[in-house]
Amino acid sequence: MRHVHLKELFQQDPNRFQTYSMRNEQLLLDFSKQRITPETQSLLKTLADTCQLDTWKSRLLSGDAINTSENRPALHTALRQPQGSELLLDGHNIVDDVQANLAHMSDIVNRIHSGQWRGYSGLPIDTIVNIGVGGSDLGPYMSCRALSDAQLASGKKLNVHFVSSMDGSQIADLLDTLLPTSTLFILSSKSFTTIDTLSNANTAREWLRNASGASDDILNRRHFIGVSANAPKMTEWGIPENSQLNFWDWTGGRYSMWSAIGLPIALRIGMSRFKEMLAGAHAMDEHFRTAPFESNLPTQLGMIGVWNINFLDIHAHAILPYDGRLSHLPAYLEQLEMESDGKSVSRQGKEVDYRTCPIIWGEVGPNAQHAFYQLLHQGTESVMCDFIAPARRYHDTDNADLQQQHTLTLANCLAQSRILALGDSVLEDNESAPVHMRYRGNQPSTTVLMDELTPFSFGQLISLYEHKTFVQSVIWDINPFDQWGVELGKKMATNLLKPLMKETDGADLDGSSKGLLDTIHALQEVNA
Ligand SMILES: O=P(O)(O)OC[C@H]1O[C@](O)(CO)[C@@H](O)[C@@H]1O
Repeated sequence: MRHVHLKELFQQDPNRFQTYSMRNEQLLLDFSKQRITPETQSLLKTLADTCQLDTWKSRLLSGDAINTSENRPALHTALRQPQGSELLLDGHNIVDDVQANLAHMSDIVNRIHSGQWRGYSGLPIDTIVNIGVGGSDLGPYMSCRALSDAQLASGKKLNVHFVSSMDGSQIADLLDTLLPTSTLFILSSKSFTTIDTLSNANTAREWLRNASGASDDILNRRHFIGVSANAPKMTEWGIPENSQLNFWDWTGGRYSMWSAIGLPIALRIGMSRFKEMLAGAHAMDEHFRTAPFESNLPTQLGMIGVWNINFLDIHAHAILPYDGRLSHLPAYLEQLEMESDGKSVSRQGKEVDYRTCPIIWGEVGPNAQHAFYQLLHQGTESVMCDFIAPARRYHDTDNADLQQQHTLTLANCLAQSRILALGDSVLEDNESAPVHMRYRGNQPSTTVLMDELTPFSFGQLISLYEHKTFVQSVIWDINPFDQWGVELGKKMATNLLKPLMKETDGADLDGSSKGLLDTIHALQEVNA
């Protein structure tokens, strides 16, 4: 198959779309531009069976402690199970805990939306700043943008901002534009020990102190909500118990936007819309659990990815949403997939001798066309692409200009996946063109077509990628739910604080780090 061109596959079978596209609820996935045949499908099924995909799937969904390095289950699916259902963990139905947590979240959302939650001066809150990083930032950040069209029942929109980077530039710029009287900060951190988040939180509280002259007690009560799996640490920071929203250690950070970490989403679009998003994710969970291999969307997405990576030697993956509201999806999927499956040690503790997670990156498709598509079309790298687009947009408005813009966007989406697959064979006299103007094609892609972008279809979409990531981890025999590769960097940064602050001389550092340290000190002295 490495030498078979997609144009030949389409010549042999013009009905590939009928064979390789599949649908669940509001999503359709078209795999016909992947370099697969019925034989590939059957070989992939054998591979999945050999790796016991079905057993792993059941273990995931039933709450087995499959995150073995941290000895716990990964139960993000429980966060979207409907009220009245059951998932027993050590004999206890955790769906009840999830529902109680949603009720607490709902109460907070109502108090803020109704203007009952007031700042230190008595003014209602109209601005939210979520302070968090990684999984405590990317999910809510992406979702608030993706679902920005959803209006609150009141017709009002809360301003919701996100601060993540530790260097202070985001928060400093943002605070300059905000009113302390009506701003509420959500401190989101599963561990509540992440230095990036805590340093931004301290900056926020100092800003409030300086502006208000109010006591810390009043500020903590009226201007901060904590969301974490570590209640004692929230209390230690000063967050009162009834302003704390908890979640559980069985919710991985990058799988946590369905938990109270999703509070900014609920504040932005309302609790009922938030629940529609959960329902969409749950529908995909059920599809993943029950649909057969051949028509199981996350399984196919994962297995065809494995086919590209391990059998066709394609190690780059571009995420290309054709809708500006999905602009943060690539960054979200970078963490979801690369922090989950960017591993090289098997579940048995052995170095693997095959490739695992590819390099994933992306951008809003039409913008990327004016940036890195040159490489996709004519570079030396093989790249697999996911095109993601809603079929309908602006159809419920009478704005013909915007409707036309949407049509134009879809035309570009279809044009690009067509050329990437078939190259310039789509033209009549392609072979007479000079070589620098040729398009060789054969870059495989999947198109994810959403009926329209709603909380439900968006929930489905994100759950689709979560399960895809899991499927691949099973085939690669790795644990997708830990992230030990990020720990050493945190320790090393703490160690480097001392020489940077001149408390030690850094003589034990390597030559490069010592050279940079000395240069920084010299430059800082000049500035002083
Ligand atoms: O929510 P926390 O505990 O602040 O962690 C934030 C992020 O940091 C990481 O642990 C990586 O350092 C991610 O896995 C996580 O999403």
